[in-house]
Amino acid sequence: MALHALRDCPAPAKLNLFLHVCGRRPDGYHLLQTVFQMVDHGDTLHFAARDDGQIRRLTEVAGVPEQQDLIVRALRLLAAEFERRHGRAAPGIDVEIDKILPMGGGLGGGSSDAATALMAANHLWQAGLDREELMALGLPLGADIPFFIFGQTAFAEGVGEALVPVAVPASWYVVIEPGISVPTAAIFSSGDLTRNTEPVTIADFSRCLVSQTNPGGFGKNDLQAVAERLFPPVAEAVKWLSQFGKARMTGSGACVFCAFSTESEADRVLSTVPAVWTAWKAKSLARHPLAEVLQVGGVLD
Ligand SMILES: C[C@@](CO)(OP(=O)(O)O)[C@H](O)COP(=O)(O)OP(=O)(O)OC[C@H]1O[C@@H](n2ccc(N)nc2=O)[C@H](O)[C@@H]1O
Ligand SMILES: Nc1ncnc2c1ncn2[C@@H]1O[C@H](COP(=O)(O)OP(=O)(O)O)[C@@H](O)[C@H]1O
Repeated sequence: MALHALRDCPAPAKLNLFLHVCGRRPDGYHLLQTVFQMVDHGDTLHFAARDDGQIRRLTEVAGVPEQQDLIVRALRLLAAEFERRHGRAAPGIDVEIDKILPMGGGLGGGSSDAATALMAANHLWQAGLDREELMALGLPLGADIPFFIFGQTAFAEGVGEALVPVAVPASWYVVIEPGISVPTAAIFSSGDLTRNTEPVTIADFSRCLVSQTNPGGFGKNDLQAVAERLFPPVAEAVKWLSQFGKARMTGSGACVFCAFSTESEADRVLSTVPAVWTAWKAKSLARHPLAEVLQVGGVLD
């Protein structure tokens, strides 16, 4: 029998272990190389099917009107695809969200919420899209959405949509939220941004992991210098966390992270973070945790 509701669906944060800007597409979008790593810290979504075709977000999210929420926009795209395939309107859905990821944090919160919503609704509605089809549906809304649907640690190219699985040792991360929101567009449009980092290979990345224990130690984040200049709290967080290892910004910022090989090391550093910042620790996730909730392993394959 078809499920009516799915509660406690995780929408994990991502870290960009490195992020290189290697060029630009004719439409102005930047060509990237990055490794996406999910961690066990994120938002939680709850879904209940409706029978009137409406897509509703029941939770208020400060600064994000319901109709602009990436969750709602993604579900509208899925509903249209459902109608095209099945010749009838999609059933509709209620969504609640426990939001803990900061916006404009470089943790991919909005994209992760949208990806979880697409996977959950595809399941609840029995829409029948496979993983690649869901990834393609989400891409126009956010370049990080395909990664979350891909669902495993990945080396990414293009704008982040060309994904290959990559093995990264399990690690603990300390993440600092500098308390500001960085608009991605402001970083990519900066005249100071370098856009010509030489392309690397997965082998370059993997070789580096063998020679050092820190998965955040390879390459650099090309967006970081610009973000540090425009948003000084980012620079302060990087400087402070750098006492303990190779600290780096994730995505277009603002959050900053450092990898540790044991939980106790991460705990020790976390306990000394100045109270002005929100900080947390998280463990790497090799697979998207929603697979367990859907109890499938195979629903999207
Ligand atoms: C930088 C990354 C790295 O994972 O993540 P975040 O830090 O935002 O989470 C992503 O590439 C974020 O991609 P996406 O989520 O699509 O970015 P958006 O906020 O929609 O982009 C805002 C604007 O930034 C510019 N932009 C974005 C991505 C890209 N590869 N090149 C660009 O030039 C475009 O002008 C775009 O209109
Ligand atoms: N469900 C959502 N959660 C977070 N942000 C959302 C959501 N829907 C739309 N947004 C918009 O997307 C912007 C980027 O948010 P987010 O993805 O959390 O940050 P980042 O891209 O830095 O990782 C927010 O400032 C907000 O305006």
